[in-house]
Amino acid sequence: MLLEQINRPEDLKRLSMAELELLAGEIRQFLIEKLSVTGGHLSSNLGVVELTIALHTLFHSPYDKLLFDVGHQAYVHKILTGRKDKFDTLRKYKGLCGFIKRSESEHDVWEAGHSSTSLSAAMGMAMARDLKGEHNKVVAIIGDGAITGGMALEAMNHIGHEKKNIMVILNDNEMSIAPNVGAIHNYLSKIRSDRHYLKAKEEVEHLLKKIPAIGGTLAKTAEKLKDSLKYFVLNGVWFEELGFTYIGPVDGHNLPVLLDTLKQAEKVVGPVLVHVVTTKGKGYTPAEQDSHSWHGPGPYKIESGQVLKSVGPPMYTEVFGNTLIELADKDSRIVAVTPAMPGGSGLLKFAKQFPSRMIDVGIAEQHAATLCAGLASEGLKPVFAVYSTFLQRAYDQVVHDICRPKLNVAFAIDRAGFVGPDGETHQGVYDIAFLRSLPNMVLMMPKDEQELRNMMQTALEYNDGPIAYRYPRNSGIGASLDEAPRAIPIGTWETLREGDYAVVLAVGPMVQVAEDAAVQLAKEGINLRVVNARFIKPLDEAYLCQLAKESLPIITMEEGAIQGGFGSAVMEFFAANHFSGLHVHVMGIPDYFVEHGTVKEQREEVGLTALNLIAEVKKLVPRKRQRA
Ligand SMILES: Cc1ncc(C[n+]2csc(CCOP(=O)(O)OP(=O)(O)O)c2C)c(N)n1
Ligand SMILES: CC(=O)[C@@H](O)[C@H](O)COP(=O)(O)O
Ligand SMILES: [Mg+2]
Repeated sequence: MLLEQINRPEDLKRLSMAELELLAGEIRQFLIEKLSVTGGHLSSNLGVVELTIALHTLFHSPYDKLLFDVGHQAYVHKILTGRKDKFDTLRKYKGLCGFIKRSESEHDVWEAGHSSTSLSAAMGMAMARDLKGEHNKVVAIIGDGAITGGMALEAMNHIGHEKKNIMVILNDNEMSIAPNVGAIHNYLSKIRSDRHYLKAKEEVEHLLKKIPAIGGTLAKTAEKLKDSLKYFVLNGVWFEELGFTYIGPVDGHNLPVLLDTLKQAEKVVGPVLVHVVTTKGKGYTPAEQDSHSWHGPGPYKIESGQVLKSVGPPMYTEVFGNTLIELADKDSRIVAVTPAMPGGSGLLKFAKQFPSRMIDVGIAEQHAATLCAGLASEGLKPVFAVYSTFLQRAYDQVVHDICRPKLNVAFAIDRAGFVGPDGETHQGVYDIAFLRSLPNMVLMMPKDEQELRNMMQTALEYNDGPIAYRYPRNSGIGASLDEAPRAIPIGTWETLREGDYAVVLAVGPMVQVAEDAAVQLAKEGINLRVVNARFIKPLDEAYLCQLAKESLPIITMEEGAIQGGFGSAVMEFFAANHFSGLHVHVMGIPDYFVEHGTVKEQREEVGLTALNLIAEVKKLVPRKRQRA
């Protein structure tokens, strides 16, 4: 096995072309086998095997900087940079990260997880290199999905203007997670499909070379001719006009061609964009045939291509998708907006049923948010379906374009709380803090699936500005979904279990954790009151005033950052209303980034468990006795 001999990129430089090609096959096999056990971003990685080999063969990492956009397609890079033996731990607790991570390897010069950042970072590194008088290469590898993100376009605008020596590898597989969308996608498709352009380009370039270099009018005419011909026959005119030398499209699975092309590109002075065409899922038939479903599968059976699914209640995402159809059926004002996550957000069925009311804007969270504002300003009821972590991108738009003008946009915030194997870049644990500080915002989280449906109805009936419901990545508790959705009065909590020992104000899935703890405590004669704090904003102020009078010890529990979170809101309320002497203990996520693992492991790490709640309640014993 060649792969066994590869422990660092230098090892590649000794291999012949035939051996490099053999190695590509071995790496594919390795990925298919390892990911069948761990799960992970299979399709994207199968698509970049030759490309990554070519990059590491030609460049000198980490001296030369290879920046992988998003980083979900960097498994081959990890294999080639000494981490192949850790693949059994991929995306597992304390194991190999599913994205690039600076602390993991000196070859991971850039960190990501969110898309479209690599070009800005590459520009920063190139500027630093030039300021320091160094000569390393800076190479950003970005997909056709990620390049449509606003940040990437902003960076191209800057790079093309500054004419820095940066190489951009555009890995074009025609796919985002779902099929890619948008005008840039259409433009790339045109370049790809007009293969005859390639031939024409060669012929015209040959012809142009024959025009003698003479002065005067004829020379000017020849230059003009070159320019105008460019528009008709050259690929990538748009990139050229932005200041990049465009090379491509090249077959990203043909190693000799790839290496040749990269060598040419290396010689270009100024920014160069190499357009590489690849097949997502290359080499594994099920993934090639349906790279959307195979973007990030869980464990699977290699032979049958069957992804192993755990049985249990439906995911919150599915409940959301089905309920939205139910609501949209009755209310034609509802439109769904997704920034490139139609599948992940549970909107595929909705898209089929209401194609004209389903808007996929590509990776463009900021645009999506303001688009919703525009739709709402014209009386529609947009539902912005977005993962908590990606909503971070659109903060200014939420503040400036939605909250300030008080527009009726509903936010369906999926993946709220811990997300498991994607880890720290994807945890949905900041939205409580960054949304509850915004005037006009209403923020809810359901304790179970039926309550999610009720919150969706609440949002639909609400006409006083933005309203958000956040829900976890995984399944709910299996609540019955037979009831029609019904609105909940804004700012009201519900007491689920009476108790006079202490009260826990729990948010979302923490309600169930609190219930479990209460059941255990009851066996020891400790009566813990459990309150479903379903509105994070506005708080149930009347209930908090009553609590303050009762003077019970209070524990708040949320799967979100403690700083600025729900517990902080409760304490702010007591402080602002001069309720002093209360015992409030806040349970949430401390001030650090929680890494990948299972949600259970992540909760255990930060103490968001029934056991820990029981321990906290028991610590209250002396306090209670003191009061008595
Ligand atoms: C800001 C942001 N929005 C959405 C995502 C979710 N996401 C991860 S990969 C991906 C598709 C990227 O497509 P592309 O860059 O073409 O890479 P490919 O998977 O095709 O290799 C999306 C939408 C993300 N990581 N970051
Ligand atoms: C890389 C990326 O951002 C997505 O592929 C993400 O991993 C999807 O997460 P879900 O599996 O939760 O949809
Ligand atoms: Mg792609």
